[in-house]
Amino acid sequence: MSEHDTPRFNQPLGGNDMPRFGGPASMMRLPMQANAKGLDAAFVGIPMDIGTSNRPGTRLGPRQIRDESRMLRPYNMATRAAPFDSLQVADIGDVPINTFDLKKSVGIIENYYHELLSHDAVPLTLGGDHTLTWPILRAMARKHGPVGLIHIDAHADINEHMFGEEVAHGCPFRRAQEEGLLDSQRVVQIGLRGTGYAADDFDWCREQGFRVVTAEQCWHKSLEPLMAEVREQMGDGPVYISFDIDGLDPSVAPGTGTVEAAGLTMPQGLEIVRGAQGLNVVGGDLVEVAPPYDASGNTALMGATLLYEMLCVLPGVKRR
Ligand SMILES: N=C(N)NCCS(=O)(=O)O
Ligand SMILES: [Mn+2]
Ligand SMILES: [Mn+2]
Repeated sequence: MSEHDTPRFNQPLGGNDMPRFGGPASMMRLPMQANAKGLDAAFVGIPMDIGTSNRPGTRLGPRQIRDESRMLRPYNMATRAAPFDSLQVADIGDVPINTFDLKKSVGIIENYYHELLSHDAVPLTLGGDHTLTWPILRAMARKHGPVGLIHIDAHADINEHMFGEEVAHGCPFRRAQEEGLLDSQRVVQIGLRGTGYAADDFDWCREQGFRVVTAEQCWHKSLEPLMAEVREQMGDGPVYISFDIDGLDPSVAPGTGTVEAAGLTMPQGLEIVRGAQGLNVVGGDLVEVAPPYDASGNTALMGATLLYEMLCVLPGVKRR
């Protein structure tokens, strides 16, 4: 009997054991449990779009990412990562935000992740609009101290205010930096582009010590050399990955609320996440999938794929 016949860890329900279009609608059709007890990694949904500034819909993101994730098989054929031979992983459901109150939702999310992290599980979050990263980073910093950040996005999300409000999906990294949640010499933002509120929007990031890599700097290139530099920059310290699906080009990921032309390719998205292998990754999120504009489901499938790739680079994942 091979070790594959006697799994020690939770396994996704296989596509030859139950048709892919049946079975549980959990992330990768993994077992679900009520909290992160006993887990090495936990998929969590945050069904929220009340922080969005343009077209809404990300409240439906977690469900659609879970649904499209049924296409994912356990073994990574490119990197040979075998996450389900290595870690105990489950889907722990959704954070019960207050959909009528964004500010209260921020507190609900922070408390939820504080409890989650008490189990020493690594959270991989299915968003949800980008507001959610701020309270997650609050919980992360409580546990780990200021974290390094690999942020993929069309937008810097460092707005001081939106409509006079401090809480919005365009503000999470401004708030995180103000609160000392980030190790600002270990922050890289990749894929920024488009039009700004002011000509110097991205300079605020640079003034903080963040490394800004615009989409134009990525066009037509492999991002493997960039990621070698990022690994050097991140060192051994804790690293959080926040992937806004609108960092990808809208031809690949049209199902999102604040679309910007000429973004990253999906191979570049994979190079970025795979390039985090070997780092002390303490959590990640995939945000801004808005199913109403995702007629084929491909945006959600790309999101599910990137979350799977984050799982594959967590510390302790074996390669076969
Ligand atoms: N999609 C995200 N996260 N941000 C958009 C920021 S803004 O364009 O509304 O300023
Ligand atoms: Mn964005
Ligand atoms: Mn964003």
